[in-house]
Amino acid sequence: MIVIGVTGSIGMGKSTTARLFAAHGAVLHDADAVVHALYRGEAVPLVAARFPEAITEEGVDRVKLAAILAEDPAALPVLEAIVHPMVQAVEAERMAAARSEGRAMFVTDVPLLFETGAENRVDVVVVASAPSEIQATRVLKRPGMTPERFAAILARQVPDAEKRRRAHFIVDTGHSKEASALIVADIVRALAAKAAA
Ligand SMILES: CC(C)(COP(=O)(O)OP(=O)(O)OC[C@H]1O[C@@H](n2cnc3c(N)ncnc32)[C@H](O)[C@@H]1O)[C@@H](O)C(=O)NCCC(=O)NCCS
Ligand SMILES: Nc1ncnc2c1ncn2[C@@H]1O[C@H](COP(=O)(O)OP(=O)(O)OP(=O)(O)O)[C@@H](O)[C@H]1O
Repeated sequence: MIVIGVTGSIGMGKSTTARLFAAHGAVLHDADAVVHALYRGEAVPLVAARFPEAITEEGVDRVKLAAILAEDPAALPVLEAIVHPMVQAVEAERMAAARSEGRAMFVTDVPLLFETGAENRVDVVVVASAPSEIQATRVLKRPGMTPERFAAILARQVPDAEKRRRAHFIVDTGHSKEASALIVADIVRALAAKAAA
């Protein structure tokens, strides 16, 4: 089984790109979706122990948590130390299950692939990327996003140019989904040919 890590900076189209691989039969692991689920379940007691103000009846409230982190950036590594090992454990379980089912491709969509060392757990790194103006237009359309928040998020992420340098493959998402789908189809073909060789 080939393990493909898809990453990219905020708004660069990594979820869209990862879904394009899933359309070719890859098992899809979405780290961000796992965080959403953990915040309604398993992670609640651990987050509550450090950030009690971020908890509501539904679990961890992301808006409240984001407000705490905006006030106190030193809290982010504390949160990451709780969340990242849990996300990695889920990824490892799913990867083992996919292997035992004899699946050919596993795609893990990890926003912080380079930042968290996930690069070492994958066979191939795919970076979703688009021109920065397109990225900014996409991100600033989101409810609650401000230029300041966008800049703060970018400052915490490995820059796009470095991501592109460290990628095995780049998927340009700056045109259309159809154009990106053709690039993904080429990557899948190249990986299949390499696996068969
Ligand atoms: C701070 C939180 C509550 C904000 O939630 P919210 O729904 O408002 O934003 P969202 O999660 O969509 O993130 C917005 C952007 O910030 C980026 N981002 C999220 N966490 C981090 C981080 N730890 N470091 C750098 N960038 C991050 C995301 O990749 C995304 O591009 C949430 O991002 C969080 O709990 N982060 C810590 C867990 C984590 O590291 N998740 C990343 C994937 S494993
Ligand atoms: N290949 C593409 N062509 C055109 N638009 C795209 C493409 N990929 C993504 N988009 C658009 O860009 C936006 C962000 O895409 P997506 O959610 O996949 O990005 P992301 O990198 O996973 O985002 P984030 O890290 O911020 O959660 C969406 O509005 C999506 O429709």
